[in-house]
Amino acid sequence: MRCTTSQAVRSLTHLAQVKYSRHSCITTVAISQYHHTSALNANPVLRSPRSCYTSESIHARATNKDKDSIASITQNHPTKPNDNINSTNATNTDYTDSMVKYLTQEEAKSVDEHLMGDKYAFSIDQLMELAGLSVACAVAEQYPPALLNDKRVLILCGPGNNGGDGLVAARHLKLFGYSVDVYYPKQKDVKLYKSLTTQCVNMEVDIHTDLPQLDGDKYGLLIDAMFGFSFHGEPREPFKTAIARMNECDIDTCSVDLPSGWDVEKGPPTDGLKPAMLVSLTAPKLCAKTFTGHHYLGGRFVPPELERVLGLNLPSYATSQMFVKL
Ligand SMILES: NC(=O)C1=CN([C@@H]2O[C@H](COP(=O)(O)OP(=O)(O)OC[C@H]3O[C@@H](n4cnc5c(N)ncnc54)[C@H](OP(=O)(O)O)[C@@H]3O)[C@@H](O)[C@H]2O)[C@@H](O)CC1
Ligand SMILES: [K+]
Repeated sequence: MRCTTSQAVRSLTHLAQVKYSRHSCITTVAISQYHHTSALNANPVLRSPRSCYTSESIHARATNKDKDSIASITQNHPTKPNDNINSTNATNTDYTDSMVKYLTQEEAKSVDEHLMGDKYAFSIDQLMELAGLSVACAVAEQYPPALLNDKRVLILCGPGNNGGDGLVAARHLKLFGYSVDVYYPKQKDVKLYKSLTTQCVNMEVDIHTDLPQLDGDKYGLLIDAMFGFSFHGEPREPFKTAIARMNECDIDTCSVDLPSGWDVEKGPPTDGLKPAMLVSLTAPKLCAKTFTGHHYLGGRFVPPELERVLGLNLPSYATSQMFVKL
């Protein structure tokens, strides 16, 4: 495969970062610094101004109607001192995500309900399409095709909307040039999921109902779209075994919205999934506070008033990007 010098530099940087982040935080910081000072400074996406809101600027962005609810939110989520990043110098590595709101399980469900209620009037199909597209775009950023050396991507899809996001991501990744397989063992008789599955088949994505062997020579990346913010209890079969196999193999995992099997608020159980990358959707969930890998935010569809009222304090996305790195 031919690639430009800048693509090659970026791929090598990604490779080093992905490989070493699994073993050493110190190495990740060092490579992150390299990112900041060299290769990524040339990347217009990563040079884009990044908002960093103080409580004053949150109030400045609020309408009068919003201010009471925001006052209580900022009391509960104090901003860090010294958080005034010079926007002309700010890059992804400068951006501190400590101000973005991390949601409880109930808050995540409530955002969903607001978006699909009468006022904001989104349909689930629309949100899922944007969510899945943002996952595909973030994956293409962190694991460009050249990095995978022609290995395939396996997307593990659960029975709910998290699985639906995975099916959408599968279709877009195929369009981006990846070879994609989907593991979808619990297919519900729901029109939306059936349509997404048909679209995948027509896009020549292979759908499996039995878990393929997680062979590192065949697969370069696993995408975990098994459970999202409605997960509760202990993973049941066949997902329990899938999580165990994923932890046994040496293939990087990217989780969609939150790592499957993690408590939405408390984080990983013993022997929980250990993804190298996470794409939180809409706003990160509380469990993501303990996540130390490559953390992206996607699901760029929140109307400004809803963001203000819920105090989400989302970071700025670059002009046409579907994701932002936290
Ligand atoms: N606005 C947004 O942010 C948007 C969010 N979106 C996405 O939606 C996701 C939330 O989707 P969701 O509500 O459908 O639930 P999800 O987490 O996929 O799982 C439910 C399924 O899992 C099952 N299940 C549960 N526990 C289990 C267990 N222990 N072991 C086994 N099974 C278990 C449960 O079965 P049940 O318990 O009901 O029998 C049910 O079938 C969210 O995280 C994001 O990815 C976007 O698509 C659109 C915009
Ligand atoms: K997931």
